[in-house]
Amino acid sequence: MTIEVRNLVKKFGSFAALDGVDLKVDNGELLALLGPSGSGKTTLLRIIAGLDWPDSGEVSFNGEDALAQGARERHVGFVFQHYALFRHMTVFENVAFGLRVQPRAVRRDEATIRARVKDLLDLVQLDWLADRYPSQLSGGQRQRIALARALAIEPRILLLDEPFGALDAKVRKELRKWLRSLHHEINVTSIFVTHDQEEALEVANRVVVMDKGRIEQIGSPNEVYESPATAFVHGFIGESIELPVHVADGVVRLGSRPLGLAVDGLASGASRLFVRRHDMQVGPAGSGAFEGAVQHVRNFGPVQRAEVALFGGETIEIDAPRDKELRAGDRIGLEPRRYRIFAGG
Ligand SMILES: Nc1ncnc2c1ncn2[C@@H]1O[C@H](COP(=O)(O)OP(=O)(O)OP(=O)(O)O)[C@@H](O)[C@H]1O
Repeated sequence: MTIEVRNLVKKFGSFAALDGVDLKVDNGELLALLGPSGSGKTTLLRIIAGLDWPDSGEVSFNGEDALAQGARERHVGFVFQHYALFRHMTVFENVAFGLRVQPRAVRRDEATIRARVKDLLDLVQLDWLADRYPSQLSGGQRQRIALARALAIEPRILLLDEPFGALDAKVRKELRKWLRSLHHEINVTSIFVTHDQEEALEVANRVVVMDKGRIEQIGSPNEVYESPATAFVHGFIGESIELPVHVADGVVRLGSRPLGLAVDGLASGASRLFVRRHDMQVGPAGSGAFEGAVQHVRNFGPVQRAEVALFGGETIEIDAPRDKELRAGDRIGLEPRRYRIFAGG
């Protein structure tokens, strides 16, 4: 099933939660909607599901107008952050629910329902929990059951809204891997909402980065990480240093200091320079585009994270390899291995 969204606008009062969104989702894709709180992710998902309606714009499934259909007719499976499983029903009955309430004409017989539920519980690898009640499950198990339940009706599209949002970091990581392999197995067109960049980049085959009701960039995880299209995407994805610079006649300055960085075709004026923390190469004082004094150093994992007060007033954090140990008070030079400059202050 393909999904196409065209020029979608949704307003709450005078506030545009979606401000002209265009999006195409290919059949069988696992797409992540990534953006800060309030960027419109949930609103977009709810409109695709048929739980909410836009003020203008189009949504089609396989070329057919989805907005003409109610939520039920769209055959969409939905998993929320807090999915309310029925507390008084066993896991088995929760998963069976959608099948039991189907209209009589299409409802399957009891043996077929039981076989299907068993298959779904196998699929989410929780068949051994069939007789338990939701209160006897962990959060991660509950979300897997919620997914089995959403899949029971054989949805044409699967929509997941922060499905792992309420779980702790370790369980989230496990479930990410699990979701990716599950999707590989069932291959149903899926969109999941997250504000966690690591989750989006690890799970999805394409990532849609949203801000303020608009799409900033759509691309593979590698594309949005390596070639951010806008200052917002650079600042949001990966850990970036952002510095206010000024471009005049092809010369980039931080305060009055010329940085010796090349700019191609960038208009003169206030601009923003972005460098990933690990792309700042440390050298002796007097070398490199920047100079500064180390303020604090924290060591964790393969890197040392150093706070550096640049001469010129800005303080930045860099991630340096641990082969040359940095100490508070060191004067160092810094040269960005890679950087991007975006026009505008
Ligand atoms: N029913 C509503 N009435 C008024 N404003 C709303 C309503 N629903 C959403 N909004 C506003 O629309 C904007 C987008 O909300 P939405 O829930 O889509 O964001 P989100 O990106 O999913 O955020 P989060 O990650 O916090 O869930 C927000 O500013 C929100 O306050």
